[in-house]
Amino acid sequence: MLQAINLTKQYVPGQPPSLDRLNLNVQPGEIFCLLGQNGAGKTTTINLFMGFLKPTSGQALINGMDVAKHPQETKKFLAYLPETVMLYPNLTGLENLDFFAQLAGFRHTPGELRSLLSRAGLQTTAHTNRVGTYSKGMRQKVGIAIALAKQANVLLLDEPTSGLDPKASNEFSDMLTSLAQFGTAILMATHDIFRAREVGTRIGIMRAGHLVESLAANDLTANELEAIYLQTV
Ligand SMILES: Nc1ncnc2c1ncn2[C@@H]1O[C@H](COP(=O)(O)OP(=O)(O)OP(=O)(O)O)[C@@H](O)[C@H]1O
Repeated sequence: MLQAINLTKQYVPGQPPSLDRLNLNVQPGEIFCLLGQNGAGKTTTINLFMGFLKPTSGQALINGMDVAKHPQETKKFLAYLPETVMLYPNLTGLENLDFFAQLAGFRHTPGELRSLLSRAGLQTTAHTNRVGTYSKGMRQKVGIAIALAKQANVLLLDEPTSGLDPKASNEFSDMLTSLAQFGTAILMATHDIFRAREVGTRIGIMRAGHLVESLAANDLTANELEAIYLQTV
């Protein structure tokens, strides 16, 4: 589904690469959480999968297709959730969802759009309120609904729970788990060790552009993961 093969990015010639020969594989139903200090290379990895950056060498593959060679086709399989989902504040949640789904080539009836928002966990009473009045957690839910509307089977997330309160963050994690259960492959960059342990099937720890650990989340307690993280970074 989502694969990196010796994926490398050197932004400045002569400087060490910001991502150095990354190899990873995320299968349908897996949630791979990338941990690492600021500057470790997490966002660079996501941007390479998004096709926002060209690799210096190696490949980012989505459903077996090289992102650098097929940037348009690979985007069709993808949904991306950044830390702050960009929506139109003057449009309602429903209107935003309709707009972004149509942009991706999908037309849904108002009933379908409502049901997508509800599946993403947005309360019915908020569907027709302007997004400018939404909390951050509610905007993230519209972002998830957009991913559902696009029927994306790969989801890339860059620190999606930063700034969410514990309840919103917990709801968000439940949503990711349920998406994975329906076969989505999920790659999430995060600083939240506890959530990564809760929601992830695998945890990768990055340091200075290298994936230095790749662990099965089930085998670890949160305390053990924190200890490994602190020893590693
Ligand atoms: N456009 C760029 N030009 C030059 N260097 C860059 C560029 N973007 C990122 N870098 C460098 O690449 C390295 C990795 O950055 P990246 O944003 O991928 O890290 P990160 O793990 O996502 O960090 P954070 O947790 O702060 O988001 C850093 O040293 C950063 O300064």
